[in-house]
Amino acid sequence: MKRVVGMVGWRGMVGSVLMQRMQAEKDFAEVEPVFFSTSAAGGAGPTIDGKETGKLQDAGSIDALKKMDAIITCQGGDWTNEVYPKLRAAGWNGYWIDAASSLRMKDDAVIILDPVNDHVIRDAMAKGVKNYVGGNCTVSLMLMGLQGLFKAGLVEWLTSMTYQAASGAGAQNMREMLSQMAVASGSVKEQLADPASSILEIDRRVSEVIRSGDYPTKNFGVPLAGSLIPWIDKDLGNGQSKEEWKGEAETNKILGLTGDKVIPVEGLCVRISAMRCHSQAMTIKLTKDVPVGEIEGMLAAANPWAKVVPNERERSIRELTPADISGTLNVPVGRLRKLELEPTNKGRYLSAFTCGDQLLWGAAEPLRRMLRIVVG
Ligand SMILES: NC(=O)C1=CN([C@@H]2O[C@H](COP(=O)(O)OP(=O)(O)OC[C@H]3O[C@@H](n4cnc5c(N)ncnc54)[C@H](OP(=O)(O)O)[C@@H]3O)[C@@H](O)[C@H]2O)C=CC1
Ligand SMILES: N[C@@H](CC(=O)OP(=O)(O)O)C(=O)O
Repeated sequence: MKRVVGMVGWRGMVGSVLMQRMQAEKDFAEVEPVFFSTSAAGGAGPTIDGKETGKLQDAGSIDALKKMDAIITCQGGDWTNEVYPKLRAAGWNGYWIDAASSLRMKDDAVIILDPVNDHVIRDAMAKGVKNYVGGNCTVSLMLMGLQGLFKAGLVEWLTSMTYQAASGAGAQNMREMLSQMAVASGSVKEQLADPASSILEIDRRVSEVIRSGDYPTKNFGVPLAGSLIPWIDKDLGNGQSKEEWKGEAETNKILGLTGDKVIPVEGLCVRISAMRCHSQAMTIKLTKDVPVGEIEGMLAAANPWAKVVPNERERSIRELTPADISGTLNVPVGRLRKLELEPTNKGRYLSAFTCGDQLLWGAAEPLRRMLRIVVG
């Protein structure tokens, strides 16, 4: 008999990407989906492959949720915090597959990224673990790109300096970033149409509008388009942002590394005005000197989505960018070069740059793959 799967948060941004991927991969044929809503219970559910899915159930109803064999949620952390404890307290023992970070670091939850940690997931399933949570997008994309190095035990430590897209902050923020771009370019429309106009005058006007009250900043709080935001998520009070803290905590949890096996991961997380692809520049201290050619081979062989881009100008500017990668599952990794830092550790410092769609591997894709593991 097919498993009954509750879909929650399916019409949001992450949920819509999940729905697209599940339909593309025919996942719905393997389960009996039941669609929930926090705002429109009783309304019509989506049509899947030409078939109606019936009325939307109430995502606040523990009785309705309790009937599910598994629940996939992209509804967000507030909903998870509200509903999950009540559901377990009511005796529900189904699989909980979640995009939100709320339960990620709990002892009874596994962070899912099966191309990288299938062994951790399978071990947990065998032990009866029922909670499976998608990882932070930046961490998941870093691991998809660099899996070959981790697998070979070559990472002593790494730093990741990120360039994170607007989508990581939500759909309203993506809209706001585009509105900011429109306001900035609109402020110099006439000057742009005139090739003889002064670039310094254009710059002065744009800077003025970016700093003015006319710039739409309700969601980000500050300008993003034409600027950047060097802080993502909460301030932990020790100089580190929560997004930066997740780097080491989640990487090691995904890889199942604890105690003296923990790999240090540090860095700075920055929001830039890309739409939905996060990029990161990494410095990696290798456990030993391995030639770049061998490293390229390991990275390319690690999983079908990591694509090595030769460290050449033309290939890098075309193939290692949000413009090229957006909407695809590919995770290009390039700018691979040994850094001349410490002569005593020659050959052990490697630079790398990677880019990936944060709504796919960074959010929706690990969830649907986990459902496939659950349904067998
Ligand atoms: N954004 C990201 O990059 C990532 C997000 N996540 C997690 O996923 C959660 C959801 O994120 P995200 O998808 O960006 O959130 P959204 O705001 O796009 O969607 C969340 C919910 O808002 C409700 N909603 C209200 N108005 C609308 C509307 N006009 N269109 C669509 N939905 C609407 C829907 O619930 P309903 O149908 O019940 O009304 C929907 O499920 C986050 O809170 C986070 O925990 C995880 C990884 C990455
Ligand atoms: N914090 C990420 C998006 C996100 O949702 O992360 P998390 O799943 O760890 O809360 C970003 O802003 O780009």
